[in-house]
Amino acid sequence: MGWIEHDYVDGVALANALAADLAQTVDVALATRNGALLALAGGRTPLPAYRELAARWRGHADAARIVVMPTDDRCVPHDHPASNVAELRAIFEDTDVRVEAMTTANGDPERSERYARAMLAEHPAAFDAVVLGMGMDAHTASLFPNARQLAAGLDRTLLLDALRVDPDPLPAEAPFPRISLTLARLLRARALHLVLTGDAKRAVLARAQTNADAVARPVAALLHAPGAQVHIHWSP
Ligand SMILES: O=C1O[C@H](COP(=O)(O)O)[C@@H](O)[C@H](O)[C@H]1O
Repeated sequence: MGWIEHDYVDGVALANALAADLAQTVDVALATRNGALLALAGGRTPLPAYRELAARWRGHADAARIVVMPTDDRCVPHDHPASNVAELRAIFEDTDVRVEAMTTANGDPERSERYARAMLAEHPAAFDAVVLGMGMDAHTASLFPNARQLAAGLDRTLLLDALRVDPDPLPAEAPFPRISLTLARLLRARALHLVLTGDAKRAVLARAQTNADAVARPVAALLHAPGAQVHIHWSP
């Protein structure tokens, strides 16, 4: 099976466990390599874990060797409330962690796509860890079902690290074009975590676990990728 399930009694337990796991991953990376590279999902679900990490790394001299970036972002200016990189920068602002953006400061989609690819070329190493979320439509990162760019985002032969995605329809809560890491880049990771809460998302995930159709449910592409092992963290 391409996944290991971790169930928690509540969101606090989930955040504690995920933060501890990521902290250990980073400690190993700092001890054995030049630095640590993490891709972190936007959305609400994983934020408490990120806050725990930020508290751990505040005042930590080695934090300057940690690079964090969003798995995907909305093409909005960086001072917009829907900006994933703005959220990450706010969380890590009192640390020396470097937070890279997937978008330009004004959020222009075309420029952001070029910017993300250039930024990723500066960070060619495998991610030490990738944390992903999932929407009710089974999108993960910003690989949305129905998006005209989905096939390219899932095509591991294209050697693309990131691309613009136009969700169709645009989700009501964040109606913007996106920049997303591709499946190929997401899978180039030492550890993959998928974080979700609630019974409704669990039911969506269960369908992706039993049916590998990634066009209908993009998260299935991760779960069924040959050789991949996804840590699924769930709480009610
Ligand atoms: O739009 C997005 O949504 C998903 C899920 O977010 P959540 O608030 O339901 O946890 C997220 O993983 C993705 O990074 C984000 O851009």
